[in-house]
Amino acid sequence: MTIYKKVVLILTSMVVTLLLAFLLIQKLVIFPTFESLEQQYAKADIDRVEEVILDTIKQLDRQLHDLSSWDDTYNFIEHVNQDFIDSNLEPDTFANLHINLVYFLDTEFQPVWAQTYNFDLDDTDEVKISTNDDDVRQSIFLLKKQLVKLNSLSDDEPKVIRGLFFQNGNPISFSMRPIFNNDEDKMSRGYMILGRTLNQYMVDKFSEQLKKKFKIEVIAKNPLSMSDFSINKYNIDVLSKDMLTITKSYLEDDIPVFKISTEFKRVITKSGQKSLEYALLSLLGIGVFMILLITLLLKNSVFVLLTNLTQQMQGITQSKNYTLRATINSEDEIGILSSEFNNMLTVIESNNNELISANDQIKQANAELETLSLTDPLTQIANRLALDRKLRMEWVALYRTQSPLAIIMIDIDYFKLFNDHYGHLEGDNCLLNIANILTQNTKRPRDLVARFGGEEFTLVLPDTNIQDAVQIAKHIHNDIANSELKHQCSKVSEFVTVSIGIAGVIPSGTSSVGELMEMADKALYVAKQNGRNRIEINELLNP
Ligand SMILES: Nc1nc2c(ncn2[C@@H]2O[C@H](COP(=O)(O)OP(=O)(O)OP(=O)(O)O)[C@@H](O)[C@H]2O)c(=O)[nH]1
Repeated sequence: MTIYKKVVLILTSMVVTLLLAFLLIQKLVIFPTFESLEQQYAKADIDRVEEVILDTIKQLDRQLHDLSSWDDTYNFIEHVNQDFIDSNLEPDTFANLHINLVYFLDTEFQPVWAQTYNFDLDDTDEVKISTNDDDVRQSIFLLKKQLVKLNSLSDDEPKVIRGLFFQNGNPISFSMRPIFNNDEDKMSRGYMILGRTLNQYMVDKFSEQLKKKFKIEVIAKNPLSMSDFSINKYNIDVLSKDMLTITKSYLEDDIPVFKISTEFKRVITKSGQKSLEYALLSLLGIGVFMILLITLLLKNSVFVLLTNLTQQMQGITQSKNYTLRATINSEDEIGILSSEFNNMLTVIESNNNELISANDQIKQANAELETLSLTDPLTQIANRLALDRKLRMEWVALYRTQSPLAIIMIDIDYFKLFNDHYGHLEGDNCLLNIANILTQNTKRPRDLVARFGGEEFTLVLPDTNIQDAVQIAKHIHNDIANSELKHQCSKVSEFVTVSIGIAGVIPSGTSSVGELMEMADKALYVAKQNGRNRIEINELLNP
């Protein structure tokens, strides 16, 4: 995988990890915070509803407080005079004040005067008065517990009990106070109770006031009354992404008696979620933009330089031209790498030059050795090894073209006597003179003069027939005679003479170099036998 792909992969992994981390933080931290905030607001909402209900109870109590502390009320409970009723308890008064229940009780909690006004009263209804004894008795039964509580309050405590009781499925707010004579001994002569039904009309009125719809529901099967609302609990039901229900239940003896509930729009979570979605999309966009930007910047500042350097390195490796150098386009690590590569090339070039020079020297030495191994050190003409090689080579070539090959064997006559008489050094000199005469008589580039051994020489004459070879031999004979090299001890002349044997052949599959040499040697032997200083031809091999 290329570095470019690796960088893209790493950056993409980073962005994905970042997005996943963001999602995780959103789920584990941000959303729970939104939910907790939302619940706090929902609780505050339901508490406002509770406050309105408590306010209506307090308002009811203020009206009761006025009535119960009047002397007229005290007189009324003592004498039950109709005048008091007529002048103070007009039905319209209660209708205007939205009071649905007025009870006067004696100290035994027995009704002295009791009246209810239609519980479902609203502004348009006509006031309906009921003095149904059963309703009154049931109310007093339901409120008995509170009456006992009121009766047992100490002198330090405010003489009032307020709360809710539940009759015919309706929650009714109430307030009860003892009836005192202000002038005398503060002894109670009875009790006065005011009640206000929290029917749908009232709930709608409060909802309008709060700008919030809510419901009051009775939970317990046969609930009596409640004056303490401090024991309660909240319950939140998430209805959907947009809405939740908050309920506040009021308990007595651990049993839920009634509850207030309202719906709450999940604006915080919803708008928070939307913001987070925008943030996530922005993050994604920024991430993709950063990947593109970084890879683009890296591509121009790093990858292109690396690719160029790699191509230059490949070119140098393939061409083996170590004089070339990489171009340095930057001063960063890639520039340093290029520079170090060039330094390495300088070392390689120097080593290579040394190797080439050493190789040339070795080749030269080998060539010299080759020449030495094929040259006779005394006469500087070809030696026996060179002769053998030449013969094998020409044999193959002439076999292919079916051309004649002739050889001339030359042997100095009575050379032992020459050495004995003139000394070895003069002998060497004589050999050198003969070699020079032979060389002068071999004019074609393919001809070869070789020292066969001792005082014996051989001429290889490719593409030459016997007649031509004889002509050359005759020239040699004449040149040696004309050179008049003194040989006092020779038995055939006063000068150095040679015996010559000639053989020739067109190379074929049935003949060989060895046979040709043997035939020339035989011709030479015949020349020696026939008196020396002569030329003999081996006619059997005459091509
Ligand atoms: N000076 C000198 N003499 C050599 C060299 N190589 C061989 N000889 C001598 O050549 C002589 C050859 O003698 P032989 O083989 O008896 O032949 P020859 O005396 O020439 O007699 P024929 O060949 O029969 O005429 C020997 O005395 C060798 O020592 C050399 O390199 N230098």
